[in-house]
Amino acid sequence: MKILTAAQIRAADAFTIAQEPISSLDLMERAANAVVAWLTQRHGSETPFFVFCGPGNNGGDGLAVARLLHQRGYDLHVFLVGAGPKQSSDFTQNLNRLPQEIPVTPVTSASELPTALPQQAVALDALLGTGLTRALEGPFAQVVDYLNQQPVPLVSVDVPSGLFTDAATPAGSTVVQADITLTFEQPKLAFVLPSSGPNVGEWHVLPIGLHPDFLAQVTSPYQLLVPENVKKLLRPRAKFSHKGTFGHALLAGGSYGKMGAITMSSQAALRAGVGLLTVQVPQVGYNILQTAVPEAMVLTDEQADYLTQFPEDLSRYQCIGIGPGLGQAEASGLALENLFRQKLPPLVLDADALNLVASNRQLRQHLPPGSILTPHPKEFERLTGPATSDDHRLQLLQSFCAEHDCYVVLKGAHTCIGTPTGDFYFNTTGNPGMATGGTGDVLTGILTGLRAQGYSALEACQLGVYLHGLAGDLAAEALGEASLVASDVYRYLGAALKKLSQNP
Ligand SMILES: NC(=O)C1=CN([C@@H]2O[C@H](COP(=O)(O)OP(=O)(O)OC[C@H]3O[C@@H](n4cnc5c(N)ncnc54)[C@H](O)[C@@H]3O)[C@@H](O)[C@H]2O)[C@@H](O)CC1
Ligand SMILES: Nc1ncnc2c1ncn2[C@@H]1O[C@H](COP(=O)(O)OP(=O)(O)O)[C@@H](O)[C@H]1O
Ligand SMILES: [K+]
Repeated sequence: MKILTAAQIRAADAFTIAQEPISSLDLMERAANAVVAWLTQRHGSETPFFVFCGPGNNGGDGLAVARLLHQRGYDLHVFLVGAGPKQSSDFTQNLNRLPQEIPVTPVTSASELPTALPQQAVALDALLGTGLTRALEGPFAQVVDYLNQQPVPLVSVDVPSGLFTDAATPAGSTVVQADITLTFEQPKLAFVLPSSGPNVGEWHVLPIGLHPDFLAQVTSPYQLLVPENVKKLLRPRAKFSHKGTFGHALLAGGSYGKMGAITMSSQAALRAGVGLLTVQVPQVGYNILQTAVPEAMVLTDEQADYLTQFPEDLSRYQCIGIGPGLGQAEASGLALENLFRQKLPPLVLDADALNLVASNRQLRQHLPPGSILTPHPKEFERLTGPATSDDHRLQLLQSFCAEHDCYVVLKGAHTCIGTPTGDFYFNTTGNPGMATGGTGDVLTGILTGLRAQGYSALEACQLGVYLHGLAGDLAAEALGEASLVASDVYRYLGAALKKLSQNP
């Protein structure tokens, strides 16, 4: 699903109005109906709604929602902020359509607002949407501060007011802290970035029938990984297939005290469906691997406690995953240098393999093209230097992927896959239960297992990242977030694969 800029959304509006054709007022009515359908499913008519409307089309949406809720028997109170000569014509028309019985209070300062909203109420934020041009101040900022302190659910229409959707919101700005955001047609970039995402709360995309031709032809470097698209990548296993059909993966890593990481990667590669798995570990890992992962073959290093070599014949492997539990011994770095000089199958690099690359210019310069790197933000900054903002981090991601011709899986709440062609794919699965040691190692195993099966680098990243999060979601559903541990993620990988393949 494409993520569009505010300007592209305006263009989509205009295209739909001209081509469908539909009046902008009717399009607003469609948007309002979508919001009302969502709200009335969640809240019965005993819930009073307090609707806060600005002077533009976002405020117009709020007024239309108020009228439609009133028609369905809800109690309403409308507050107007900033209405006046600059109000949009659809706002004015919806204000004129508002039934007399709905109380309307113009607000010029917070002192005109009720001391507190009743606890059973819901507040609707329709102050400003994608038309925001500057940070909030004056009555807008006062009303938003007020709303953020109310003990009631706060639902934002389209975007939390005060949040810039496709540029950085200036630090320290007043922004609505929404519990729920009901956004129209397409998600906005600010929803998936770490500095602005927390303001959005739980978000839902409500289709409002913007013209499919426009949505099909508009281009955006930003996309969301959604099940409909990811599902198409899954390859069914043919009846007459055999283990050779599904590739042979090599995982390399582990060191004294860190054998769990490579063990969990191994389990995950197997659960991702790889045909054969070999694991290269220091001697200290031999018994551990053979016991914990009997399905895997094990090769041991000359060294007892850390890796200093890779297998000589690499031609039998369709993918090599390196890094989980590796440690940063100098000899491990030298082994990587040697490895990078050879003709290699596709690579997945994680954890200390990335730290070694970050601290060694030789390694960075000879990074094999087409590799997949899976840093968390700290590891990423070791590779690129510090990021000063979310926007800057995305710029760094784009230039790093282009310069090294590689795929970077930048991990986080909405993990972002960067590609050599400058595209970004944001994940939609996963949960805070996954913020626990070892879940990244599981991801490395999944990516290695998929890549070895013949999925392209981009397909493996999209499928792997999505499935990893989905497995975490299924595990959290069964066990709760706090108790979720990394091994639960690979235990639920089969259920995730099944769920994705059955997705209608
Ligand atoms: N395709 C869509 O997505 C649709 C969008 N609609 C709504 O239209 C909204 C966009 O409407 P508009 O373009 O009218 O924009 P807004 O309603 O976001 O606000 C624009 C108005 O606020 C003023 N303004 C901007 N920043 C301000 C600030 N910091 N303080 C005070 N005033 C400020 C502007 O000068 C302008 O008058 C969307 O967010 C959505 O809610 C719907 O009505 C229908 C369809
Ligand atoms: N709040 C969250 N929401 C969704 N996914 C998360 C969240 N926190 C962490 N994750 C996921 O968990 C994994 C953590 O990886 P990483 O930081 O490398 O952990 P480790 O090094 O312990 O294996 C990543 O895939 C990340 O996307
Ligand atoms: K809003």
